[in-house]
Amino acid sequence: PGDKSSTSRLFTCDSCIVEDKAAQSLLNKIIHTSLVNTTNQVEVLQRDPNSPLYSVKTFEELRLKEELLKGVYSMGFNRPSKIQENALPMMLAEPPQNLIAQSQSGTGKTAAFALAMLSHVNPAKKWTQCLCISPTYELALQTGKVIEQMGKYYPEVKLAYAIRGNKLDRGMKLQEQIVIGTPGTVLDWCSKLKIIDPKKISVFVLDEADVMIATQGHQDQSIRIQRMLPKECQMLLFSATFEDSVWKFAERVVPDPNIIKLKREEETLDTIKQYYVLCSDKEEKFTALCNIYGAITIAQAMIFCHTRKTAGWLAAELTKEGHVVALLSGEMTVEQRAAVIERFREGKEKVLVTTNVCSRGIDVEQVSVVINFDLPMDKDGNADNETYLHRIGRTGRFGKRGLAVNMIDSKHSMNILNQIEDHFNKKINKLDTDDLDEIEKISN
Ligand SMILES: Nc1ncnc2c1ncn2[C@@H]1O[C@H](COP(=O)(O)OP(=O)(O)OP(=O)(O)O)[C@@H](O)[C@H]1O
Repeated sequence: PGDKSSTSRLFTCDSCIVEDKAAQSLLNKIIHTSLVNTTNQVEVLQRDPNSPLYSVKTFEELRLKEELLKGVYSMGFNRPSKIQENALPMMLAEPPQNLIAQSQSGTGKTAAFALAMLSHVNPAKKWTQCLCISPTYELALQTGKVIEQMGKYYPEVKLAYAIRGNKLDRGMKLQEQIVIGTPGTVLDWCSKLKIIDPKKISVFVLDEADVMIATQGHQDQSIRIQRMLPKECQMLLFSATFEDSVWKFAERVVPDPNIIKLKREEETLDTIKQYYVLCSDKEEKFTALCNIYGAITIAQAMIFCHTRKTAGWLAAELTKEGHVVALLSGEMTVEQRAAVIERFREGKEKVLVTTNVCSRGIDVEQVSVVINFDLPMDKDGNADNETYLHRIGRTGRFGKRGLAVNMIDSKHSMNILNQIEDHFNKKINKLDTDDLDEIEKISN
């Protein structure tokens, strides 16, 4: 029953859409087919500050089993990612060290602990030695896939999934050395059904800790599992974000940890030209948008709308005008959304119309223009500055100059715009979209 919330769809409540954190996380996993770029430095906090700080630049230095090194290279990995440089030596050290690691999605965490689990397993022993818990069924499957790929040349090591629907009889002993699953089922297998002997676990991984604690009941189940493990069991915890609540949870689950953090790339408005356009309704906003498209060349644009209805309408209008439009909408499954984002990334569509909930947490870096067809606001109707920065901040990354246009159609939206100006202490200039010459100027 604890897995009910683990569906990858979205829930609709009145006019708002409550996004499942797990769905976002899954979406990020699916669309990150390669490492995310980062120029930030890894922060390392060692439990024992006197022991030397190892970091590796190659996989060879880790003295992995031949079978695993082959597996790593077969996945196209040439060298460890930033976080792996530090995390892998700690995870593979003798005696084993505990680790709490935080870095955004796509930086190589899953690959790191998959490798650690595979390295620690003794294939001659036919019982479960490594246990990994994930917040949802889908996330567990996704992680399992990575372990399977990496262990491709190491077929003696077997993997089992402790997820709903996978029914096993009480008292039977699991022979698979690695088990990955959701907290409820894993807890059942360890306690009620006694399929796994928790005392024989030597590596425990808790993945997506931030998503985990957002789900009712998962936190307690995770702690109950952890309490059954032997003291010398290696404990590893991973999270994409690190709020206080995650931190408190991590400290309960991982005793004496080493800590590794990799900050997100800063988002900035410094390299972005920001404008606003005055309109009276959504039809006028659409006309203004067409005028902008008529005056300047736009490689790729993202257009944000407040509701699903507006997004659908706008996508249809743009299509009528001959644009090739991609639409991200709330009723789509994670897989459908991943496919839309992938197509947009490949440049198959030049315009992406989306509501905010659908696009949160997604990095599409090649966008040159962002249009706020509706301004971002919180549930009280105030400016949502963080979302504004996240929408716009992506256009000016990696040395490119971005362009952002805000559509204003009421006193309220003007008010939000003013709040945003105040918050970032940057003036947003007015643009007259009836004046083609003026629009042309902004693209220079
Ligand atoms: N050392 C590496 N070299 C090249 N690619 C890598 C390396 N490590 C991981 N990758 C690839 O980068 C992508 C992201 O890695 P991974 O899934 O491990 O990151 P993550 O931090 O766990 O993110 P998420 O939580 O979203 O899964 C994957 O496609 C993975 O195959």
